[in-house]
Amino acid sequence: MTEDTKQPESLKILFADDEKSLQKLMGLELPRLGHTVTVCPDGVTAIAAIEKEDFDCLLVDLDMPGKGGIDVIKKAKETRPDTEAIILTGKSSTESAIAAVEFKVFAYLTKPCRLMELKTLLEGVAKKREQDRRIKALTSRLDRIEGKSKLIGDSGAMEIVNKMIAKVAPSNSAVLIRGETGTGKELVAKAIHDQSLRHAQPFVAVNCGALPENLIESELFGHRKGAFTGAEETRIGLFEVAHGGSLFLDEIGELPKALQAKLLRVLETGEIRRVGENSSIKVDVRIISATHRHIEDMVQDGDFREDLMFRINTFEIQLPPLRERTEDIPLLAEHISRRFWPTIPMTHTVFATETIHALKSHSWPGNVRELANVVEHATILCEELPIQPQHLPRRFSEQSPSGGDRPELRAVSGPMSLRELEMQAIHEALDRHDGNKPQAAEELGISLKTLYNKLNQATAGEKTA
Ligand SMILES: Nc1ncnc2c1ncn2[C@@H]1O[C@H](COP(=O)(O)OP(=O)(O)OP(=O)(O)O)[C@@H](O)[C@H]1O
Repeated sequence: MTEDTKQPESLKILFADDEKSLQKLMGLELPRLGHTVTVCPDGVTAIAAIEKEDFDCLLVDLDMPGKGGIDVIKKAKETRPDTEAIILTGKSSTESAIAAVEFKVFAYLTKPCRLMELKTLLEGVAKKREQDRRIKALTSRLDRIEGKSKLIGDSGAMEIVNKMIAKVAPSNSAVLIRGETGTGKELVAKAIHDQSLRHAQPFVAVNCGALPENLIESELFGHRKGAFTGAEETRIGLFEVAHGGSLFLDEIGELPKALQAKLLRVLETGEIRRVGENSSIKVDVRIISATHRHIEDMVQDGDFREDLMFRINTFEIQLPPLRERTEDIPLLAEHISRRFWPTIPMTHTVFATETIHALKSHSWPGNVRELANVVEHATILCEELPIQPQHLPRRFSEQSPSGGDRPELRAVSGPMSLRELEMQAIHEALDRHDGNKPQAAEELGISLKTLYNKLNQATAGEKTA
C-alpha cells in the first residue's frame, strides 16, 4: 500500500461533552471513521475513564459542569504526555488559547463543528502519532550507531573531563569546549546536555564553519517568507528549534564578524529576530560552543569579538589530543569496533597485542575520528578475530620503526589507494594549519563542506582496500 492509499491509523478516542445530541452523533460517527470511542457526558466521568485506560486522542468540550475540558486534558497528560487533545468550544477564548500552548493542544474546533473538519483533524492526529513514532525509532537507531554520549577513556585526562562535565551540566552556564579536530568536542557537548535538566528537550548542533556566510543568519535565527530571494516559506531557525534545550555552536571561531555581533545580542537579550521580521521572539537556549582555534589570539588579531568570547566562555573544558592519552586507545578501539560488530561477546579479544601496539605508536592527527576510520577499515578486512596489524590501513605497516608519525607523502614506497593518499593529504594540510579546517580546505582546493564530508565519512576507498 502506498503512502497515499494507506488507511489512517485507528485512534482510541475519548469524547466528553454535556450536549446529548453531540454525544449521540460522535458515538455513531467516530466509529464510522474507523476509530473507537468512549463517550462521556461530563468531565468527572471523563477523568474516571482516563484513570482506567489510556487514550490516543481526547475530544473534549471546554465548558462542562464540574470539571472542564482543560482538567480532563491535564489529567490525561499527567499519565500519558503523548495523548493528543482537540478542544471543542462554543467560541475561541483566551482560556482555550492558553490551554493550547500549555498542554500542546493539537487543535480547537469551534462549535457547531463539521464532520469533514473533524475527520481531517483526526487524520492529522494519526499522522502526527506516526511521525512521532518514526522520530523515536530514528533516534534510537542513531543512538545505537553513535552510541549514547558516553565518553570512553579512563586516563587521568579523561577523568578530569568527565568530572568537569558532571559539575557544569546541571547549571545553565555557557560552556566553551576546546580541542583539536576529532577529539570528541561534540560528544562532550552532548554529554553536558544529556546530564543537564534540559536533557528531555532538543540538543541542536550547528557547524558555524560549514555554512555559507549568507545562510548562517537565517539558519540560526530563521527567516520570514520573502525576506530574500529563495525564501519561499517562513522558516524557523535553529535557536527556535533548540528552545528549552541546548544549542551546540561547533567551530564558533569561524563565525563571521557581523554574525558575532548578532549572536552576542541574542545571548544578552534572550531574544531572536527572524531575518525580514520586525518583532523579536523570546528563546530559552543554553549555549555550548566548541573551537579548535585559539580564540584569544583571534581577539588580539581583531577576528573575534572579546565581549562574545567572555559571553560563551563562562566555563571551559579542554579536550586532550589522543596522542597525549594513548592509554585510552585499547578501550576506545574496542568500543568503536562494537559499533560495527554489535554482537561480539564482551569476553572476546578484538585486537591482537601487536595491533594495539601499532595503534598506540601512531600520532593520530585526526584523533578519535581517525581512530574510528581505522577501526572500521580493520573490521571490514578482518574475517576472524582478533584484528591483526595487516588489517590496518597501509600507512600503519609503512610507519618508520622509530616513530609513530605518518610517513611524508614523498617517503611512501609501496602503493597507496587514492583514498589513503587523499586522507593523508588532508591530515597533513590540517597539521600544517594547526587544525584550521577552512585554511586546510582552501589549501587543498576543496570546499569546507567537502572537507567535513571526507573527514566524517567512512571511505569507500578504505572499505575496499
Ligand atoms: N572519548 C570518546 N569516546 C567515544 N567516542 C569518541 C570519543 N571522542 C570522540 N569520539 C568519537 O570520535 C568521532 C569524532 O568526535 P566529535 O565529532 O565529537 O569530535 P570533534 O572534536 O567535535 O570534531 P570536529 O572538531 O572535527 O568537529 C565521533 O564518532 C565520536 O563519537
